Amino acid sequence: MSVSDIDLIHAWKQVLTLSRLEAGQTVTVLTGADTHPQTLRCAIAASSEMGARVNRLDLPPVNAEKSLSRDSLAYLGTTPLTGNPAAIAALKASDLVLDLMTLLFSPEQHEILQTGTKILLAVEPPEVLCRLVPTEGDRARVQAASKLIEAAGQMHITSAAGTDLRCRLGSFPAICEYGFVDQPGRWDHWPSGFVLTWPDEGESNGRVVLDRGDILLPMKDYVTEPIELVIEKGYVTRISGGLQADILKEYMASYEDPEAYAVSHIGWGLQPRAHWSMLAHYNKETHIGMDARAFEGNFLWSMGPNNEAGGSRTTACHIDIPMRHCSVALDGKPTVINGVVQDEEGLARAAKRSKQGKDIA
Ligand SMILES: O=c1ccc(O)c[nH]1
Repeated sequence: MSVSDIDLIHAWKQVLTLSRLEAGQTVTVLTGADTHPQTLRCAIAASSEMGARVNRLDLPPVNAEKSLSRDSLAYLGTTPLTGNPAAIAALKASDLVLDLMTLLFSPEQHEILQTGTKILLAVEPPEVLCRLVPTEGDRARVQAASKLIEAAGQMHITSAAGTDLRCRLGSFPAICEYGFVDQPGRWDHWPSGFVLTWPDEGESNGRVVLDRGDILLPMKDYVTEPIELVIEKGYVTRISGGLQADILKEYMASYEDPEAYAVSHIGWGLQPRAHWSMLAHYNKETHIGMDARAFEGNFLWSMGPNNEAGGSRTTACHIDIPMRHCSVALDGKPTVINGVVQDEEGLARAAKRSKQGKDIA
């Protein structure tokens, strides 16, 4: 279902205002072969109306012939910026880059951010961008959660299905994703609404049991039968289950990279306007699954790179796994219990749902 240019321009103006765009600043819209034309048209209209000097930098696609997926978050690392000093220079000279192409997890992205340039990724379909337009409330909620992570030495994740994973924390910062870039040098992703960090290298141990309804990305599949992953010293050492486990194993093996099995970011979803059920309604190739990453109360963990947090692992294989019905504790203090975020908003929503009998088990 489409949204009007007016609605998308208003959404862009909300995001750009929250991102503190000022008249006279330089905005460079980074585009590629898969950029959505309406997202591009409305990004330029909104930035121009706010008085920015708007450029567009269109880069040729790379990696497609290497990837088994058309999802722009599946095959990471090299981007059209790799070995492209002219393009990098243009982005470093910009105050704000609107990434409609996907630079995520690229070494060049860090180089550009370090100059103070802000980068906002926005590649979901226009109607998803409008439905999940960020708010200051999203920022406040995610930042509050990040403070809990910053103060903790261990994250312990459990579930009735059998997950029992302990991750030592401390080497890496908490990363807030709330959908706009309000500080120089900040990267964010619209849409989002979750908090994450990386465990200390080699310090994740235990097992994760994916249960019916947990999600595999970039496959965009709901798990239908349990998949068990054993994690030892920061790496997944065994994956067992049914057909979906075989598909996951074969896909990861195709990268021929042992680093693909490293535990990457861990955290939880805080976006009540994102929905677990969304993947059931969309063709896999029309979105990148941000509803799955952001839905309130998920436990989102991943395998693969850690360069996003300042680590040195830039493996091209990136698997994101949002899970339902998990409990997340920081130094023994629960932040999520059985998929319910233990902050004021989360508890109020859970109480309302159960009172209305909406909380169908
Ligand atoms: O916004 C994102 C998207 C993918 C990911 O793995 C982390 N954050």
